[in-house]
Amino acid sequence: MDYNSIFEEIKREINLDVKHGKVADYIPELAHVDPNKFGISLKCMDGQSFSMGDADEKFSAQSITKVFSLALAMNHFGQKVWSRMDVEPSGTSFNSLVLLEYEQGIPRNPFINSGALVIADMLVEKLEDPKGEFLEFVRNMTGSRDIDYNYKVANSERDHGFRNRAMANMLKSFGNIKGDVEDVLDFYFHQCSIEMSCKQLADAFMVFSNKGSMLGTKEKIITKQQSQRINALMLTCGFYDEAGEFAFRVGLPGKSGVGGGIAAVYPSEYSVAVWSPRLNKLGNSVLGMKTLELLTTKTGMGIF
Ligand SMILES: NC(=O)CC[C@H](N)C(=O)O
Repeated sequence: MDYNSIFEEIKREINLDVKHGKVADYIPELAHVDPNKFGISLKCMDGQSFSMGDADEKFSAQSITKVFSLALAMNHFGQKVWSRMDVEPSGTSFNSLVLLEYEQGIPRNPFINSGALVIADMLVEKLEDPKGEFLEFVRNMTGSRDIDYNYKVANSERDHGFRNRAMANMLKSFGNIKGDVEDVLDFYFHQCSIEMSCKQLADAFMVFSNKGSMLGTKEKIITKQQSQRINALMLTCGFYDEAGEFAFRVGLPGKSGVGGGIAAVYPSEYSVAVWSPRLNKLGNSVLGMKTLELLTTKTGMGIF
């Protein structure tokens, strides 16, 4: 497949001047990004990579990192993860508090903030050096050491993370956070602040396309079954209350973040990441979704 010419066609069609959507500013440090950035990178099972635009520029991965923290937790806890959260779409925004009280502190899934906070609690309790080990895990599955936390973003989120703090305290009140609330939040804010490029995200997500193993070294990061389950969760819960829309228009398991990135996989075919910082009202990248919709439409290949 000639992805380079498909990318060129997509670029012509989406009209990069489109100004729909708005850069996330509820975390003040994220508001500094140039809204016109646009990049895409796709990696195939034969190791070939195709990129366009700002594909090598790092940006705030934000909620895309929830896939990595879930993978690490599944590694350490296996099935036990599911005794503390569910695997159902939430139909509410990523930071909604409403369901959490109704459902007695059991988050709907690991890809909304409440679920990711419970995962963070598990990792903080289990790991000797949670932030260090998490960063190593992400670097390892990407095959690159050039990945770091952005401390300014983490601090900005800590200083303005009123809703996440409320959520963590509610989880604690229901007994679904075991550790210290501030330690859990500190891990979570750092996790979200990791910066990666589209190229690096496509490299990392290849693990979910390749049944849990790295392409080149064949190192097993998670089991095949865990990888299948993570893909199922990305398809049903990866875009909060827009998961249906993404499955309908794009038809791939994927995960978005408020930094404007989306990473997605076509199991056993490719992994892809796109970045455009302007978000729709539900917190997903407007052009990112459009680009992936055009990609699956133009290639005519779909998992369904
Ligand atoms: N959807 C997202 O990317 C949200 C992540 C962000 N760090 C938050 O907790 O609000």
